[in-house]
Amino acid sequence: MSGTSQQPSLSTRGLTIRFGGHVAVNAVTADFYPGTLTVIVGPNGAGKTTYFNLVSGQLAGTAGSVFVGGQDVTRHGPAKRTRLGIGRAFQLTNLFPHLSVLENVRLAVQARAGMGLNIWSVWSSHRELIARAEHYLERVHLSARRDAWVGTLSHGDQRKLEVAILLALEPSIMMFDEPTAGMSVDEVPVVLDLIHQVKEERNKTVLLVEHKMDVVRALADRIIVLHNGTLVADGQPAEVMQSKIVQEAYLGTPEHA
Ligand SMILES: Nc1ncnc2c1ncn2[C@@H]1O[C@H](COP(=O)(O)OP(=O)(O)OP(=O)(O)O)[C@@H](O)[C@H]1O
Repeated sequence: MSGTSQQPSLSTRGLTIRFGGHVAVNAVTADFYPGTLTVIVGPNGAGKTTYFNLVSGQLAGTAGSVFVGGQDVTRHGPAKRTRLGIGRAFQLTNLFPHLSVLENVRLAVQARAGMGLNIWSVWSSHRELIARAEHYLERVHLSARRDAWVGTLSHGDQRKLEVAILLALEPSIMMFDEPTAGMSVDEVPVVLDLIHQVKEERNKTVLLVEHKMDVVRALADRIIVLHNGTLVADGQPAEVMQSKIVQEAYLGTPEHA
């Protein structure tokens, strides 16, 4: 884990949500730091995606708080949290199906340019926006599909496009929810390599929900385990994977090993 003397870029305090009588996320307190990739694991229904929804603002909690860079964002919606640096991939609904692949990324580049890079947005020409969009498409190996309508892309290519859009928005906090789910075997390494590159840059706070243990082992600087909505383990991968509670709750089962 990155040095704890740093200020966390993201924190949750007692974050809780109830759906009727069911507590899906139960008083989760955690700090996340730049340069650290944290994988959130747990059995199906443990609350991982719901926790992501609470952090990104898609859901409002029943109790608790979310802080970005020390600022309380609990009452902010997703758009404002995005402006403060939270970026989340794999909300496929964010894609524009009737625009080309390149246009989708270009819009993200343009949105980023309007988010504080004022000088850049004044002098940048359409051509420069396109050049940046092309750069992100190259990073996800989608250049060959640049002129295709998004609606015609395979599921795997749509997910790669989501990563390109996330990169183009340049968030300081990047959230990936099972980024390779539904991808064909040959598509998986492209996305994993990219997440690895982002991690190697050591300046982003990365949160990843992942079921595949080989991916967890390859990428995690830190692992958080949720079980029935509760944080039951949090620490360095070797330590967390060895812990009894994790072995019993999740990692030790042949299905996930
Ligand atoms: N909008 C909702 N209304 C009611 N219950 C919900 C809602 N969203 C999630 N839940 C419940 O909250 C619990 C946590 O769900 P969540 O999807 O966060 O789990 P998860 O850990 O992401 O699971 P998986 O690994 O299967 O994706 C589940 O019991 C789920 O049924």
